[in-house]
Amino acid sequence: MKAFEVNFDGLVGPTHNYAGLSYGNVASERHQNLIAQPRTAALQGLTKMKALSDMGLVQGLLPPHERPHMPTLRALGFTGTEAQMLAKAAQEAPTLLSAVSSASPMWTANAATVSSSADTPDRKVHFTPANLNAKFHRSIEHPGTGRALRAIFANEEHFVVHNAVPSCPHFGDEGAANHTRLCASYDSPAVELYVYGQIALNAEAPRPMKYPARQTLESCQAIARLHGLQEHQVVFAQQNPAVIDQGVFHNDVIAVGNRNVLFYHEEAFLNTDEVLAEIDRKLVGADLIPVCITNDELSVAEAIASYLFNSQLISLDDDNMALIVPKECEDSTTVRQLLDRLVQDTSNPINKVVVMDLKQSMRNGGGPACLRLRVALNEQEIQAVSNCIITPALFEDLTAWVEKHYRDELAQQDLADPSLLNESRTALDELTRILGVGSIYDFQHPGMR
Ligand SMILES: N=C(N)NCCC[C@H](NC(=O)CCC(=O)O)C(=O)O
Repeated sequence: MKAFEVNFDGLVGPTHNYAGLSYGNVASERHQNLIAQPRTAALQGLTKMKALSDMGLVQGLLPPHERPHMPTLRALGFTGTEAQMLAKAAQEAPTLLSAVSSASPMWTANAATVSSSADTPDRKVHFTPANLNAKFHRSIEHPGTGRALRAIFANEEHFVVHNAVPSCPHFGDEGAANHTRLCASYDSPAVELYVYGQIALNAEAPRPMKYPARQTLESCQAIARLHGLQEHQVVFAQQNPAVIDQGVFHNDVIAVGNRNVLFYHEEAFLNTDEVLAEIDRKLVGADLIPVCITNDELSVAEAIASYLFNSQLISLDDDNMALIVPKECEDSTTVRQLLDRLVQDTSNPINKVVVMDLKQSMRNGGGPACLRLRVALNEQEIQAVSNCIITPALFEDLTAWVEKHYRDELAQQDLADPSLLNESRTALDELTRILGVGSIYDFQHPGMR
């Protein structure tokens, strides 16, 4: 049965802000305390969703999480009325308030790891929400992600949503940002490439010296087991620790794959030749097309600044692919020239470049690929998705909803404002009705606030 890659983009939440929470993510650190523009951020995200939908792709979305997350503040010992809790957190622990207010669930490449039904023994699509335990503000996402996934992929005949793997450093998991499904076509069995930053249980193994390696081999193996994958279906590859130390905090900042094409920087992996040979050996029905960018063509620093590899690589039809690149790629002459050469080179199927302005998200280290969770679905499975697929009407409704509820600007000190909490809840309550996902938020259940 014909299958498609459906991108589920994260809808940017009303509390989008710049808190500098992600050590090792240079953009997040650099833009700490900048005034954010939540409305513009959400509209930029919606514009990307609409553009892909207009290109003929099936486009989905995942709803924002409730932020500030008051149950987390309560769990951390803040008491009293909600206004008192916010005031106390702002005064005594402003970083905690920023963390529980982050709109980070927008980066749905980190929401979960997904194996398609063509890969799994029970012929169901399997999802494992990522525990994201490397950063506190992201570690509180997985329960909400699980709830949203269970609301959207509710049909148990087709979908299985697991719990996150144990939330501890040994099992650090950042989801699909470190996972690529390489295949002949979306309906054929894939080689699932899992990229890890360190082997947690082996102190002798290579690991970065400066910045954290967020993904472990142990979590990759656990997820492959949960999804029922066999040895011939998976490749576990180590990310080059040297690039993590330069700010490549996820593999999707230095490599992107689609079908049988892997577009990557020569510094991306340790033991690149072995990794490529293993993928090629395990890939059924097609040869791997590696598209390598060398250091001479583009330095790692330029790759991080432009976010070239955080592009979405999408299929336009069976033979043609497009790169959806962030606007920052246009600002670099080197990257522009590289892209020109890439689309003219007939040895790879990439022959179109689409530029998207995602500056609001980019300033937190989130490019086009960070904003989407890829789910390969066949026609029957697409029919079974309960909601959250972009149509022209839903796009209009969501645009109007953002215009109505989002603030133009948000600074760190605004996070303590009780009216921001109320505005966010009003907005999200209405959103659950627009999307038809049911009451997925804690605040919608009396007693769970
Ligand atoms: N590469 C992918 N797939 N995702 C990008 C995630 C960016 C996110 N930034 C942040 O969480 C910054 C939030 C702040 O500083 O306010 C992170 O570091 O986890």
